[in-house]
Amino acid sequence: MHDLGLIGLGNMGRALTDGFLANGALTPPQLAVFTRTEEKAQDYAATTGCTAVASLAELVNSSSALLAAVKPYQMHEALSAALDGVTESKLVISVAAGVTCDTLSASAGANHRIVRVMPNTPSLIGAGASSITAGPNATEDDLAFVEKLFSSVGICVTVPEDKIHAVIGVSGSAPAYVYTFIEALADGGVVQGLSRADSLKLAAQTVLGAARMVQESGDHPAVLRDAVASPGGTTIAAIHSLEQSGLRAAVIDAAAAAANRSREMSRPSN
Ligand SMILES: NC(=O)C1=CN([C@@H]2O[C@H](COP(=O)(O)OP(=O)(O)OC[C@H]3O[C@@H](n4cnc5c(N)ncnc54)[C@H](OP(=O)(O)O)[C@@H]3O)[C@@H](O)[C@H]2O)C=CC1
Ligand SMILES: O=C(O)[C@@H]1CCC=N1
Repeated sequence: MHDLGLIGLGNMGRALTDGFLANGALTPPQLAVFTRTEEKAQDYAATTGCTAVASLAELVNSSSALLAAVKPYQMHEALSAALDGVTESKLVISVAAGVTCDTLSASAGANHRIVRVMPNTPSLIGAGASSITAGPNATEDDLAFVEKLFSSVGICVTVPEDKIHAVIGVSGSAPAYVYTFIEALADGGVVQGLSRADSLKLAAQTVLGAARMVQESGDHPAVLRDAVASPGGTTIAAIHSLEQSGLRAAVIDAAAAAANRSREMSRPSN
């Protein structure tokens, strides 16, 4: 019996299972994978040493817990097909945005145990940020298992279900905003005459370094910012420009846009 059966070997599913294997939360024999395109699962199994299975039924029969990482609109079809007629209670972990615990339970069947996780793709390199939410029938052991998996690929917080929208705004979707910021910062260096390669290297390392300063110093970001901004110097000129362009409001609005889209996706008609 495998400890985890992955449904959906896409961007998020693969980032997670790669991370679980690389960080030792699972060994290859503990993991089985099933995805719509069979060759993808076979290639993944050949690379990692895990087991590729050819059907959802085989995955369910050979796994004590399932990690469902298909698109939100594919979730009902995948879970109902996987668990139709399965009487033994299975742990079902979903990472889908906008698919509620009640909807997951209705698709999977009321006897199964539901946990929702909102991860992000840096899990692939052990630098993920995830939230965990207990759904119907989830036990303390289930939550401990999920916490063990996801804390192996980054940090975890536990939130009630109505806070998952906010988590999507702040971390689930947010790597994409940060990539956009890094790209723009590198563009700024290119405008000022740096090579693209040097500028991207400096921009990415600066974002990484600043994030680590926030985490490791425990100081408020404003305190760290003041330590960079000399009176009458270059940094305060740049901060003035960012504030005039509305960077702070733009970022708050971006998190709200993601959270609101998640709320919209969670409504029954979507
Ligand atoms: N991408 C991200 O940053 C994040 C995504 N999420 C959530 O993760 C989920 C997956 O997103 P993402 O990885 O980006 O999407 P992808 O489209 O990259 O991956 C979805 C995968 O599911 C497979 N699939 C679809 N239907 C089925 C089925 N019935 N049975 C088995 N496999 C199936 C696809 O098949 P095939 O193998 O043929 O391509 C594909 O590999 C979403 O619900 C999303 O909300 C959550 C947080 C962050
Ligand atoms: O864009 C999306 O809908 C998914 C959910 C969070 C990140 N990616």
